[in-house]
This record gives sequence, structure tokens and C-alpha cells, in this order.
Amino acid sequence: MNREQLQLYFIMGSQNVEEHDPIVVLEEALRGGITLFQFREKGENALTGEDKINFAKACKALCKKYNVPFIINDDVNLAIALDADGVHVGQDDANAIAIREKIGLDKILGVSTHSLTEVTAAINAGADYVGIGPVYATTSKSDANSPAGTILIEQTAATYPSLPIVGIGGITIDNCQTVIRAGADGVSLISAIATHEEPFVATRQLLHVLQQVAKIS
Ligand SMILES: Cc1ncc(COP(=O)(O)OP(=O)(O)O)c(N)n1
Ligand SMILES: Cc1nc(C(=O)O)sc1CCOP(=O)(O)O
Ligand SMILES: [Mg+2]
Repeated sequence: MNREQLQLYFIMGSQNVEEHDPIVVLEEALRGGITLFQFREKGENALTGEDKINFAKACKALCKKYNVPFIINDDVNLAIALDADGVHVGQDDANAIAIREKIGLDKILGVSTHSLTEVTAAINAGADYVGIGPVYATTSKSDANSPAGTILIEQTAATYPSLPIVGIGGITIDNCQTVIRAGADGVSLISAIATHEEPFVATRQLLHVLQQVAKIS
């Protein structure tokens, strides 16, 4: 994958959206310039069965319209069935080596990591990028670890300079530059866009701030 695709990586499920229609939120985010999208239909109030599949199809079609890769969280079978652009899995999900074998080399594989040992294992499994977090406290994932700051991002960037890295967890317009300065290629976030009253405006502002830090470094 191209590491610039990680710059503004939006994650959303219908359960993350408060006021608007989630499809409208996604289209606003795409119009605003998100560089990657992860479909994460999970947790309390999440859709299941046919409703989940139909919502995923609608999200995929929108991503295609804006030429933004469509990644599915956890559900490898759904990713294969919908011919998604990739899959993201964590340490408690299906084994990353088995997933790489299942999806083939042309699809994007992202793996969540919480230590340098897990980062090394993710590389060996054929991960295209690693997600590192939670950098800050998050309310969007009920089983998230304690906030870890940017130390692992710094260590990973120093140890594996060519590995694409995305920071996640509690990232907002006010702290996203710190995550990039630590060595991440981009930021992955839910609430900073999904619960903003104007998702298009939130996306434009985030992108502007991220482009500023990219210019400086
Ligand atoms: C980009 C990115 N990074 C980390 C995660 C978290 O994955 P995981 O630990 O498997 O937790 P769930 O999201 O499945 O609850 C992610 N989804 N995306
Ligand atoms: C999906 C997810 N994974 C995390 C991890 O630490 O692996 S934190 C998280 C939720 C991110 O949402 P928000 O931007 O609203 O904090
Ligand atoms: Mg997972």
C-alpha cells in the first residue's frame, strides 16, 4: 500500500453516529478528503445479518465513488464476499498469517499492535500497515487498553522505518500533529468526524492540520 493512504483514516459503524444518517456522515467525510475508510460495525446497537451486509455494500459503493479504499474490520468472510480492498484485524481476531493466505497479496492487511514483538509478528504475517493505540483515552471502543501515548509509535518508526504506521485512539484536531511527529504516517479516528455536527468541516480541518505537519517535517 501507499503510506500516504493512511494520512486520514476514518473508521465508522452505524453505532458511532449520533445525529445524522451514517451514510451521510461517510459521504461528508469522503467529500472532505479522508484517505482510507474502515467499516467497523461492532458493539452495542450495531447492525447484524442482512442489515449489516446491506449497510456495508452502501459504504463500499460510496468509497468507490470517491476512489477511497474500503477496509473491513474483523469480518474476513464479509471482506471476501464484498471484494473489499482490505481487512483490519487485532490480536484477538483471526490469525494474521491465515488472513493473508485467505485474502491474497493484492489486498490490504492492517494489524493492531501494542508492543514491538507484536509489530515484528505483524510484519512477518505480511501486514501492510500496523495500527498503534490507544494513544489517548477513547470512548469509542469499550475494551480498549489504557492510553499508551506515542512511545510505541516512536520505537516502531525507529526500528522499522519503511513500515506504514497509523496511530489510533482519542485522536482529535488538537493532538493529531503530536502523533505524526512521533513517527506515524497518519491518524485513524472515529468520533472526531462521526460525532462532529459537521463531518465535512471536521474532515477538512483535520486534513489541513495534517498537511501542515507533513510540510514541516
Ligand atoms: C487502524 C486500526 N487500528 C486498530 C484497530 C483496533 O483493532 P482491534 O484491536 O481488533 O479492535 P476492534 O476494532 O476490532 O474492536 C482498528 N480497528 N483499526
Ligand atoms: C477502534 C479503536 N481501536 C483502538 C485501539 O487502541 O486499538 S482505539 C479505537 C477507537 C478509536 O475511536 P476514537 O477516535 O473515537 O477514539
Ligand atoms: Mg478486531
